[in-house]
Amino acid sequence: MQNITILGSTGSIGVSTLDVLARHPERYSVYALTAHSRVEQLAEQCLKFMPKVAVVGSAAAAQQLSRLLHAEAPHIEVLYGAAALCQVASADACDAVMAAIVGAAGLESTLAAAKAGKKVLLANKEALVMSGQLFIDAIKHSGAVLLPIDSEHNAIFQCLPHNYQRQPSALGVEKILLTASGGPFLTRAVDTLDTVTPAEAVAHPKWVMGRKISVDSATMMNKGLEVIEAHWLFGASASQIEVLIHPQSVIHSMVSYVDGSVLAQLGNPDMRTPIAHALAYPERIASGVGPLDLAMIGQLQFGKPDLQRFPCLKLAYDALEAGGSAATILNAANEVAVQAFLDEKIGFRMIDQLIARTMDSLPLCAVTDIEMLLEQDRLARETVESLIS
Ligand SMILES: NC(=O)C1=CN([C@@H]2O[C@H](COP(=O)(O)OP(=O)(O)OC[C@H]3O[C@@H](n4cnc5c(N)ncnc54)[C@H](OP(=O)(O)O)[C@@H]3O)[C@@H](O)[C@H]2O)C=CC1
Ligand SMILES: CC(=O)[C@@H](O)[C@H](O)COP(=O)(O)O
Ligand SMILES: [Mn+2]
Repeated sequence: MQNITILGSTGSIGVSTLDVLARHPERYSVYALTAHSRVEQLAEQCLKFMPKVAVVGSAAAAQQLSRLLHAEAPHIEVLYGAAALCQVASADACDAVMAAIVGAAGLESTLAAAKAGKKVLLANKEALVMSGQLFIDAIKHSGAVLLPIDSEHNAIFQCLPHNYQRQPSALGVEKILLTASGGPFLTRAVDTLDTVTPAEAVAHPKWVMGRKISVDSATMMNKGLEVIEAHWLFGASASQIEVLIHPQSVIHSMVSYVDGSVLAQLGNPDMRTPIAHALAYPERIASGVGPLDLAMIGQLQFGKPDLQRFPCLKLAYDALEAGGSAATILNAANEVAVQAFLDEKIGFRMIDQLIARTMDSLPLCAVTDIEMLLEQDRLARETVESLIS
């Protein structure tokens, strides 16, 4: 029996994870569930999965949750705040942590799981993008197992040799082909992009996801973050990671080998597949996702990304090449800009412009510890805020 903590259980990944866990009660029990402010949803999850601990964002939310659990589940310990997230991510009683908080808010607890040597199921790509080598070092030092949940990275993981050790050329790996749907604006006239609404931007053609990652897909910053994520997960350089537009989102990514072979992982676009894969790895368990009907799909298309249409993708490649604090700044600037767009304070095209201006205005530095990292994150957020107001 594996005891699982789900950081961000009320989100899109959290809900899909619980769906998979519910199919295998003999294998998994839930140690802790966490949410930020969706207390009623968390209470429902608690009553169904009976975790030992539940964590929310504030004292008021904790009081509300305790009230909701009082009659049927008074034994569930209710905690709140950042320290409590770290506590449930690193507790001795927990074997595996699904890191599914969105954005930099998930860094500390995901890192706590890494430092505590847990099996870390990484959905929260921003945590890895912003902390890079520090995160990889934490995994190495503790002996934690890091398994990618992001559909592309899970696909790449499945296509790499089983004894792969973050060195592409050592085992004949030539290139990673990272597929991208192109999002909702793949073919929309570029000169109309500044008038798109948040509702249009979050309407992803293939995946049902949280609002932040959906906007990232629309700007293709999601793919940019995934290029950086692939760099850290698989030790590949920028030139070894090629983004390929594939609007059907059936091939979740590919690995190209020196002998000309290209291995791909395919499946219906449903996150329960990579979640089930990582949960059970190296075994296989049912995920609830139906079989792929390729005859019905008929055609798979591919193309090169247009960097004029999607400048965020280029900004991310530039940040990866620049190294140091660049990816931390890129990620923080993007988070603030995306939230401003969702709050209707800025237009869609301002997202890439704000990130570019922030990257231009902050000097890069080496990031050698978490305090420096958080300072770079803070500076970038402050800079974007000042550019918006
Ligand atoms: N959705 C998907 O299909 C995929 C997602 N990912 C990545 O997984 C992560 C989660 O994405 P997704 O599930 O879509 O996001 P959602 O917005 O759907 O869910 C986010 C979760 O994080 C919690 N949360 C939000 N802010 C905070 C905070 N400040 N402190 C603590 N918890 C917080 C939310 O709680 P509450 O509900 O209370 O607000 C919620 O449980 C992201 O990093 C995303 O890039 C990667 C690949 C695919
Ligand atoms: C499901 C998943 O992993 C998302 O990151 C997805 O890849 C978004 O699709 P695009 O960014 O390719 O539009
Ligand atoms: Mn992805």
